[in-house]
Amino acid sequence: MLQQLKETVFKANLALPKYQLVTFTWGNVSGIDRENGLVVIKPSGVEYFEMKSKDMVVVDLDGNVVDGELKPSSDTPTHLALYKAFENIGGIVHTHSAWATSWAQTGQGIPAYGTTHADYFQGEIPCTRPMTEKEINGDYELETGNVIIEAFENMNPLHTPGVLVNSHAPFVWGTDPMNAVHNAVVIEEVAKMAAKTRSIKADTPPMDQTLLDRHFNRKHGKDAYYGQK
Ligand SMILES: O=C(CO)[C@@H](O)[C@H](O)COP(=O)(O)O
Repeated sequence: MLQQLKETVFKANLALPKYQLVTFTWGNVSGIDRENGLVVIKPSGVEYFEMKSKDMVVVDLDGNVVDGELKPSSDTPTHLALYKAFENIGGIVHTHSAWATSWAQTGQGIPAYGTTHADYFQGEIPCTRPMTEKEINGDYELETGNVIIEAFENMNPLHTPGVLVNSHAPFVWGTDPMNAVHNAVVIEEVAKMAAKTRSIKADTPPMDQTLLDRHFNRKHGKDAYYGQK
């Protein structure tokens, strides 16, 4: 089970440069084994194409390294906070993909302008509030997780599988690591489309809610309405 998860997380990490979501060593992917309370995550600062599946680091839910010789990603506290708060996710991706990061730098969420967005997100992709000086100078990565969790109060995270961290970049998740990577590709694509939509017509309104619901519910079942846990 754990060896299989290490292999899955390794392959999911290699998908980030394949889909041009990362540069250099930016970003990371993790997966969780909820039965044993273990998380497998990319090692910190390691080039993607130099990595081996044996380099994946295993931590417990307190962040203690239980297997692996390398240092876990510096974002591990953020991943762990999200796994504890969002009990229905199985994989998390963090990237600095250019279009989603550009939206995060504006401090704005990405409105749902069209059906591509609506197929995956049941409404706006939120941007977190700016962090306070105390949060920034405190346990920064843990506080990054906390502002994400705050933005998702009363929301089902699998109905909006990603967020823009204000002035930083996207964190995206899914049912497993590869589903999280798929959603990370989608958030980058809808961020690009939304930016281009705005550049063509700045005051484009968000899409019709009935059309959004039809597309979202087509893939997520009838109970999937914005704001419903
Ligand atoms: O967001 C950041 C830095 O701003 C980090 O996510 C790095 O992009 C990757 O750090 P490691 O996973 O290599 O520690």
